[in-house]
Amino acid sequence: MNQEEKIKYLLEEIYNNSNFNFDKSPYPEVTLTYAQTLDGFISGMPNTPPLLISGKESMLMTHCLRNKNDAIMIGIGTLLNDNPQLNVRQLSGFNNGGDVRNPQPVILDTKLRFPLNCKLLNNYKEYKLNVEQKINGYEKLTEIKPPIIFVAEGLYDLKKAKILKDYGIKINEIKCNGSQLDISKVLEILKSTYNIRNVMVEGGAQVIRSFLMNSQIIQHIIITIGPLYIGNGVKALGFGDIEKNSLPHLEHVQSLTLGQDIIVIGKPTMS
Ligand SMILES: NC(=O)C1=CN([C@@H]2O[C@H](COP(=O)(O)OP(=O)(O)OC[C@H]3O[C@@H](n4cnc5c(N)ncnc54)[C@H](O)[C@@H]3O)[C@@H](O)[C@H]2O)C=CC1
Ligand SMILES: Nc1nc(O)c(N)c(N[C@@H]2O[C@H](COP(=O)(O)O)[C@@H](O)[C@H]2O)n1
Repeated sequence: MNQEEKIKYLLEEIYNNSNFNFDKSPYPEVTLTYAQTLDGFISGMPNTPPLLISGKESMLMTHCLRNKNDAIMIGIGTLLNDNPQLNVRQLSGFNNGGDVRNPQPVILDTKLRFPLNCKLLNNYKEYKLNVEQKINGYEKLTEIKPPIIFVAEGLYDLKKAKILKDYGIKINEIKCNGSQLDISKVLEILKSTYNIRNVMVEGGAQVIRSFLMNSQIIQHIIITIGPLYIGNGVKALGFGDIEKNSLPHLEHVQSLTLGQDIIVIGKPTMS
């Protein structure tokens, strides 16, 4: 087996041994996953270039996870800072008709700050154009799905929403008290409206924090620890204290090394 096949096999085992019951749950199966440094940071200081923490082997694992999940969720902070693609371009079948798929991007974007020139939208437009105009080789392209965005009722620009909807982006309004959307509601809509069976949550810090503080909705936590210190930056759980009792610990823990990185896998529990 090559490295990609080995990682796919490992993930298969994790998901097959999960006792998650999709039919009984109001939510999709949730995997929280991110990469951190030895000193617990997921990136440099805000508004600095994206920080590569994962080595090539663990990045391949991230792309295998993306391939395994119907959807990938990030907060708008990550989109604005990193301008990510959230695709599976490191997998061998990508854009050559192989048996891989890109996940459905899902963005938590309270005030609809989604930039009209971001890679997620540009890649989708380019894919759609290729398919509609049957441009040479279009049959082999791995499908790109338009992002699903969650916004807060009354807090976003309706004209911008219209522009995005015209591109095929789905915008979902949720009632919201502060700046944070209710993630239970978001997950419920992903399951009931979009038939999303499983979702990986990639971050950033505020989103990781929200999920960990509601850890009963998470089935799997997969953390990559890269062998570097950076001294200062954005902590995995963001800024500000959190009451220890509101955070889970892990059970059924496994760890392994991929290249130079350590991967920690477990199921969160509050008991
Ligand atoms: N190393 C890694 O694996 C990853 C690192 N990152 C890093 O994380 C940083 C961005 O993190 P943050 O600034 O914390 O932004 P974020 O990506 O967590 O987005 C936060 C924003 O999402 C919106 N939001 C709506 N509902 C929310 C909810 N229920 N919970 C949390 N946010 C909600 C709010 O507008 C909030 O300001 C970037 O520097 C990026 O590079 C991001 C993903 C993975
Ligand atoms: N697994 C992982 N390792 C790192 O070192 C990272 N910095 C990240 N970041 C996440 O990946 C997104 C970038 O995705 P694309 O390469 O553009 O597809 C970034 O926005 C973070 O969500 N992940």
